Amino acid sequence: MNMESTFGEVTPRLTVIGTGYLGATHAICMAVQGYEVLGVDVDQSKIDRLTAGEVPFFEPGLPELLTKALTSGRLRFTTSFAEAAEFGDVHFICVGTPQMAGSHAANVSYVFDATRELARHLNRRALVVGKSTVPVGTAADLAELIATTAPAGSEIELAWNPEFLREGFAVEDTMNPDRLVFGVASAWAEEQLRASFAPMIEQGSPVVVTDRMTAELVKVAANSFLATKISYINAMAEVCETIGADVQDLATALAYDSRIGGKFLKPGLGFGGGCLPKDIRAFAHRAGELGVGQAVAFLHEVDAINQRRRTRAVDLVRELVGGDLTGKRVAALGAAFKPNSDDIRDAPALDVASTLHRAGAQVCVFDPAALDNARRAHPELEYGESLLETLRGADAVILLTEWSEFQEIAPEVMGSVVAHRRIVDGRHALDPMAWRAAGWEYRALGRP
Ligand SMILES: NC(=O)c1ccc[n+]([C@@H]2O[C@H](COP(=O)([O-])OP(=O)(O)OC[C@H]3O[C@@H](n4cnc5c(N)ncnc54)[C@H](O)[C@@H]3O)[C@@H](O)[C@H]2O)c1
Ligand SMILES: O=c1ccn([C@@H]2O[C@H](COP(=O)(O)OP(=O)(O)O[C@H]3O[C@H](CO)[C@@H](O)[C@H](O)[C@H]3O)[C@@H](O)[C@H]2O)c(=O)[nH]1
Repeated sequence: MNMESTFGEVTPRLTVIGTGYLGATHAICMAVQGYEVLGVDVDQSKIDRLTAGEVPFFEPGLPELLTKALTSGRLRFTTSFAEAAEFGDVHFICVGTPQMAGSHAANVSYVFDATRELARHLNRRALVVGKSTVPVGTAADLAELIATTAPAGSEIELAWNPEFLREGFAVEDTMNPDRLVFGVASAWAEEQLRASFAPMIEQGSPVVVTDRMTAELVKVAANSFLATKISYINAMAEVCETIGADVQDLATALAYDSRIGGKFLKPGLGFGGGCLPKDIRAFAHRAGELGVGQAVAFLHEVDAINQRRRTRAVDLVRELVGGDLTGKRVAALGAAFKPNSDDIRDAPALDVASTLHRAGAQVCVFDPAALDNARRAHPELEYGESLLETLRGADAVILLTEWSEFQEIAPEVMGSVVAHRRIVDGRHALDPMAWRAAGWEYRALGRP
């Protein structure tokens, strides 16, 4: 690679601090793009697994790229911040910012810990780049922390570069991002970021250069928009349920309007995962602290609509089995928050499964990738080793995550193992005509 930078016309060496979903993906993809990368985490077991060539989570395409990056010699992992400071010219902070226990605020302590620990060792010019999703104003506090902690003082700059990758498409989104947002306080910082993303820029990813606070805000604004679009169609589903209309046909008709579009307009159980739910809550919370809570008060309703879908799904199963869930055997298809992921953070699927369990049902869960994670988080539930085993003897089936395996099974095949042909399609993933024709009682959210 031939990139110009003020590091003496050499390509910047990158560190990626926090090697979870985001950080591991970023580190691996950047090494595959040709950069020298050092991944850093406080979790020794994660570092050991990555060093051994094992991606600690399910992400299509990533294991092959990890092997490729390790073989190239351009990717290494460590738990040492001193080594990271010595090695890197540009340091990406990718640690978690989960929802704070008992509050809607984001817990930014990991971001401050990681930045402080890195800064203590920074004794030459470098750029620290925040990638984690944070409340607006965090970067300003981190810049202050760096200025007072780093031996190199004002030689160290901070930039903000939010990340928009989707789990399940993490490689594609990282290699070929829809846009790059560079929140910078100087032309030098912009130059370093351009040098750090040269392959993506060369292949046409647009770059938005702005200040750090706007960059922080872009991220939570994007996730809030996506969450709002999903809750909008799910609010229409509620209306449809009351009047007997069909939200699927409604969504199809809306989607033909190119100003509206069909993406993120899929009705069903709603959004979960480690991002949308906590990000809209943290944004609303932060806006309140900043005195503009009213401007995003609608996000509370977006959240409430989303939660009500889970309750409605449970009610549909209850109705299907005749009003009382006690002792009823329910096959729950899916645990991950979406297909092609083993992530169960705030997964609607597991929320519904455990509510059914608390209501007295005997729930058996199956998921092609998330079973281990689900077992750890919900030991009270039963788990099937295969789809057919999970379905055997079920009084009702509920499809909670739209894995292709669940969409491809024929109604007759499923019908041959269950006790009763009753199904709730929580993700609008099945063809109601085909299932009804095979003698199934079929119910979906927002459909008559
Ligand atoms: N997962 C996604 O798809 C995605 C996409 C865009 C943005 N984000 C944002 O990126 C951030 C990370 O999310 P994630 O899903 O990768 O989280 P994660 O929990 O999978 O990973 C976080 C990692 O940070 C490590 N860590 C914690 N404290 C540390 C410290 N002091 N020093 C070094 N490492 C430390 C943890 O051990 C863990 O490996 C969050 O702010 C999230 O909102 C995530
Ligand atoms: O029409 C839709 C689209 C999605 N979902 C649900 O919404 C959730 C989130 O899906 P998705 O956005 O694809 O997953 P994430 O990997 O969480 O990605 C979101 O969160 C990331 C972390 O901030 C961002 O980087 C991404 O841009 C943003 O899409 C899942 O539970 C989906 O089932 C719907 O219910 N209907």
